[in-house]
Amino acid sequence: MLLTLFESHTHFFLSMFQKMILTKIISNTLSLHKKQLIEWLPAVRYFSSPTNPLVNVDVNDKSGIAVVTMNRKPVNGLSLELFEAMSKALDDLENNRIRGAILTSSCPTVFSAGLDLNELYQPDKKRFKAFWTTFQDVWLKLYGSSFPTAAAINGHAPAGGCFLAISCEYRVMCPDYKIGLNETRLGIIAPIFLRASMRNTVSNREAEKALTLGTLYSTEDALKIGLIDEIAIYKVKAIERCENFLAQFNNVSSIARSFTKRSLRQKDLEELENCREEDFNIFWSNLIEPSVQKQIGDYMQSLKKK
Ligand SMILES: CCCCCCCC/C=C\CC(=O)SCCNC(=O)CCNC(=O)[C@H](O)C(C)(C)COP(=O)(O)OP(=O)(O)OC[C@H]1O[C@@H](n2cnc3c(N)ncnc32)[C@H](O)[C@@H]1OP(=O)(O)O
Repeated sequence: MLLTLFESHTHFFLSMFQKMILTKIISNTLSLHKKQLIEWLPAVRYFSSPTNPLVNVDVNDKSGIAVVTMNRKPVNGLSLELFEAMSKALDDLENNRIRGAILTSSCPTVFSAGLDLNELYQPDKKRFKAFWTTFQDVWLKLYGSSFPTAAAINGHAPAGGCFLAISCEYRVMCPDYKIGLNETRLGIIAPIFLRASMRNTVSNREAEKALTLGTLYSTEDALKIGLIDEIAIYKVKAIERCENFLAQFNNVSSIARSFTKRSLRQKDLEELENCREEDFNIFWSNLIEPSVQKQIGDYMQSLKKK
């Protein structure tokens, strides 16, 4: 009741004074920090993001929904620069209080091929640290966003590509592609945050099977285990279905929704926040093992020979 009343007023005008009083009342009621609460205030303005060649953000002024398109040809390999652009785009979306975001790709048959293998092969420690830290940032911002998120998976989504999709709240995928967390097949151990997103999407049993076997699922099989929510015949339809999902929140209090999402994901977010350095150290020491480097090098060659 309090929240509904609060939101209906904020759609017209919210003065700083009102904000202060309401923040006080609601933060006391919900035991929230003021900063957290202000982050959850409903959308009052929309923006158009400055163009970044790697990530395009297109906000629909009417619906307040942003379409975030990864644009790193040929396969949206997740490099340091792409993660930096995504991290910046997520900050912009958060600061401008959009009503929802849809993540998709400009590559015609690939959503994302996962981490750019060039970042993992013969890595420079300083760059890899920046890469890994920005990867963690992107997950924390996407998985923990105050706005609702959906992925329009318009192509293959192996490994890190699947990880981005499962960090969103809803997934619509086009037919005849593959999706999954195939890290173990590359000799890589899935990090904490990747496991958390998977367990939050499919049952614990399916998450264990999927992660240990490193299975890549067809679109149809992904639907069967709940890894995706819907199939759409092509990208435009996938975006439409995501918009429909996000539109359902128009009738839900955005503060109550954000708070509920945050409380459901809080434990996973804190798990990473509390051990970021350790998470990096574990992956770095694993990554530079000669056997792991050889496996990654051979795998890159096999992709080139295709
Ligand atoms: C030990 C600690 C390590 C820490 C890591 C743990 C973190 C765990 C999280 C994620 C891990 C990862 O994401 S690792 C990346 C895994 N990715 C894959 O296994 C996918 C590999 N790619 C493919 O299967 C296919 O490319 C595709 C199905 C996505 C698309 O197929 P398509 O036929 O359309 O395209 P090509 O295969 O011809 O590729 C075109 C071009 O791109 C190069 N390529 C492909 N994938 C990557 C990649 N991930 N990184 C860099 N480059 C990639 C491919 O070699 C081709 O290059 P050329 O044009 O030069 O031949």
